[in-house]
Amino acid sequence: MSQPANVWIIDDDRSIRWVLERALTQAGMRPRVFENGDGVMVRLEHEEPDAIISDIRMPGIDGISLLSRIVESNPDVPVIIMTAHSDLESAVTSYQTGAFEYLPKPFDVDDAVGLVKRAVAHSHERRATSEPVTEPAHRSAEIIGEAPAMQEVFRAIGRLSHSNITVLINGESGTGKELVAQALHNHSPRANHPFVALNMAAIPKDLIESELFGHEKGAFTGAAAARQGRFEQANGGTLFLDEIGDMPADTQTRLLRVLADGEFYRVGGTTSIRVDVRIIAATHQDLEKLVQAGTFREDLFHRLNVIRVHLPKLAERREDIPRLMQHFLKRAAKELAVEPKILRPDAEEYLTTLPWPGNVRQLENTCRWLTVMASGREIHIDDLPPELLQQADTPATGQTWQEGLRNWAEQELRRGKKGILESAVPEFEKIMIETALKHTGGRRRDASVLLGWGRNTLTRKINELGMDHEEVDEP
Ligand SMILES: Nc1ncnc2c1ncn2[C@@H]1O[C@H](COP(=O)(O)OP(=O)(O)OP(=O)(O)O)[C@@H](O)[C@H]1O
Repeated sequence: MSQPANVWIIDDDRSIRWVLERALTQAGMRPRVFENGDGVMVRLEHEEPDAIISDIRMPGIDGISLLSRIVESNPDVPVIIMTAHSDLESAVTSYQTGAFEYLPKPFDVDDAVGLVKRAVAHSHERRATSEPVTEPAHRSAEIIGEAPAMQEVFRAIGRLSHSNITVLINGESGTGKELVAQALHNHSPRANHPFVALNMAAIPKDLIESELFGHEKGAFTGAAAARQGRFEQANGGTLFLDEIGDMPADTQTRLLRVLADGEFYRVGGTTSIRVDVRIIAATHQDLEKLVQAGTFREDLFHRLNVIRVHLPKLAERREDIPRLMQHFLKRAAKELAVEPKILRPDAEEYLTTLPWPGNVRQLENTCRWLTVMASGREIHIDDLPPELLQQADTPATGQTWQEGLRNWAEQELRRGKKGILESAVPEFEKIMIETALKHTGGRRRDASVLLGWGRNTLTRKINELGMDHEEVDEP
């Protein structure tokens, strides 16, 4: 019979300790709780648990310092790091310091228990291999994301931080694909080498090959001097190929060969050039579909599609909108050397409900616009750019009326309106009546049939709703 697993819980928050202790006991484990990390190191000299789950911010020794000491002294003990302050830095630092997993709070208790079970199961393997590699964390441009889908992205960046593996990033335009590619690079073993980005959609097709592979002097008209391509520039580092779905077919063939052989020729060149480059590719398109349609090489697709990271649309992570806006308002103010604007709660709530088809980039541009255009220090709903205000009234084309209505209701509620049926129902009836009357040339009797009401009901409604309508037909 195997012994119940010993799991240590370290958190200064009593309720978290209590919840976890109870859940782990129910799951057949033997938990021990600590209010802070200080006692843990002493106890570790006498006893080794099967897993540890620790908070990151607590009085005394913090979770990351504790983690790095445990990794030193007891490398076989898997440590799960929990934190209420879920940001990329703590996720990456946790992984880089050697955490088994990273658990952002608030978490689902079942998920936490599942994770602890995995850690316990894993500790045997870890005992056999022992592989603590610690590297300093690198700072990168801040990526904001508390939404669960973004936590997945951070997790991926953390997990991949020791590797040079090819990554394919999927996501609509403006969702932050380049930012994530840069973060993958900054947190990789190649961080001290160049990160070079090239957008396939942004350069003329006939120049793509020379951009990628460089050219020799006189290789084509206009090639006055020899030039290094992006592959050479990225040597030792990372090459980010954005909008890879737009890559022309013959360039795809060439790229595939370079990825297979690690060497290539400049355009017009005869000497082969060897490079060591990590590829991160991105696209807003469905590459599988392009493969089916025959416009993207299947073998290249498989070479790129090793690890996939999906960036959700902004509308799928609305909870991040307020923090993103604060971030961009601050940044825009700095760029323009003015005081940062402050969003009033109603404006913030309104902006949070909008569809944002241009994703984070559109949000960023809006914050720039507001920094320049809003008259006061505080931003009110009336200060918003007109095209954003209209979105509330005119649903985007392609929307059903139910969707339009849903958005409207959502926006009214976010604006703090109460009793919204009181204005919606009469509005609904008015539209139905007006349309039916238009259809019958103003004849009420016929309109009432179209609507499915009695003639008298229609008359009563027209009066109640205060509609301006002349009787056309005979009573
Ligand atoms: N989560 C985020 N936190 C902070 N800034 C972000 C975030 N996501 C995107 N941005 C910012 O939004 C802008 C657009 O991001 P980025 O260029 O990475 O998008 P993209 O998906 O590569 O777009 P495209 O496909 O159109 O090139 C950039 O200024 C970027 O810094």
